[in-house]
Amino acid sequence: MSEWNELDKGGFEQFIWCRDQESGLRAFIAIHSTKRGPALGGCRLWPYASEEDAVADAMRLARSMTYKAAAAGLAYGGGKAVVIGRADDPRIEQQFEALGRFIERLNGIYWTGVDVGTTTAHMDAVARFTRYVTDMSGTLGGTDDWTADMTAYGLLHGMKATAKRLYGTDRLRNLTIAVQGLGKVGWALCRYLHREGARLIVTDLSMRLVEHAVREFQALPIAADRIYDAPCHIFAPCALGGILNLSTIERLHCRIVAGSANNQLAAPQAVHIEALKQRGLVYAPDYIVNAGGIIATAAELDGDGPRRIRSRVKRIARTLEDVYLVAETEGMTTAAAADHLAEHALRNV
Ligand SMILES: NC(=O)c1ccc[n+]([C@@H]2O[C@H](COP(=O)([O-])OP(=O)(O)OC[C@H]3O[C@@H](n4cnc5c(N)ncnc54)[C@H](O)[C@@H]3O)[C@@H](O)[C@H]2O)c1
Repeated sequence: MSEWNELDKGGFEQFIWCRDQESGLRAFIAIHSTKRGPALGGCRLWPYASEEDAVADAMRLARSMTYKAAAAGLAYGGGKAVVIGRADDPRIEQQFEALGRFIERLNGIYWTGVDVGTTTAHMDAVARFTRYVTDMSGTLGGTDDWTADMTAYGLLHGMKATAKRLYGTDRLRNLTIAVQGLGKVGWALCRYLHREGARLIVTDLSMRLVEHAVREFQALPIAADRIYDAPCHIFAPCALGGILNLSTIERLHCRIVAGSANNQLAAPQAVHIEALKQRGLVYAPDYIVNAGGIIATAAELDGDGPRRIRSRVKRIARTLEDVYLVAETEGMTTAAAADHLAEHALRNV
């Protein structure tokens, strides 16, 4: 089975198939690395078309959590849980309770939390059977949009560091920033950018969100399929992954790409990284600039409060400066430089 080759080649430590007949739970937990500490990574709830799709997603996500945590200097590794199912399943609560029992058996080498499709209520169910869970009711991570807000805050500081490198100042006032996606992160980012005096161009599949952003931030709306053509200083992909391909890269009219979406580069990544470089665009690697959420989660687990968490998230700017420096001195792309820093952190625990 090709997935087993991937597990072997990708250096995974454990891969667990969680099946509970009573509740109907079908889930996988991928633990990519615990070298720097317990594996952190939320739980995705998705109606995967097949178990193979769920396995592939769990692997891809767990591996990128390892890199994200390592590059951010966290004493945590990377893992991910994926549940095959739907939020409206009448047995969903029991399924998450069963997942909690599986996680408890891992004895703290994997901590779960909220991800796409899951909510604080799901984590409350998990927490009935294990303490290795974040984002439950009563925690910061379980507070409305806190994690997304921290992701946006980190992205803001990543943008500032990149602007400083390119324009000599980290002020974003009067820069034009095109934001793709006005969900939890995109919205919080617009709020921060508006306060900074940046000019916004926005798009989303929801017209309601676009109209709201026009009113709230005096943003310029643009159709979802035209965002790549928008003349701007920074393009911020905050919707889906895989949106940077040869045709979209060709259309970009920006100097910087910095957004929250995971895995922004379509496969094969190396081709698209090279295309960005050829076009003279500065690419802020996604897992460096969107690490605010995991930094906030790790900081909360370490016992930090909101002020200290914000200052830890802000350090994304320094990590990004390191990435740019390595890229320049070693003649690498910024994506390769990010991998280099993460792999160095993984080797030198
Ligand atoms: N929430 C976090 O803390 C966090 C952390 C790291 C990375 N991310 C990544 O950032 C991205 C956004 O996360 P989120 O939590 O804001 O998600 P979300 O689901 O709240 O918002 C996504 C938004 O994108 C819009 N959208 C989807 N396809 C679009 C398209 N083609 N054009 C324009 N808009 C489109 C949706 O309508 C939605 O409003 C995701 O890729 C996510 O994986 C999120």
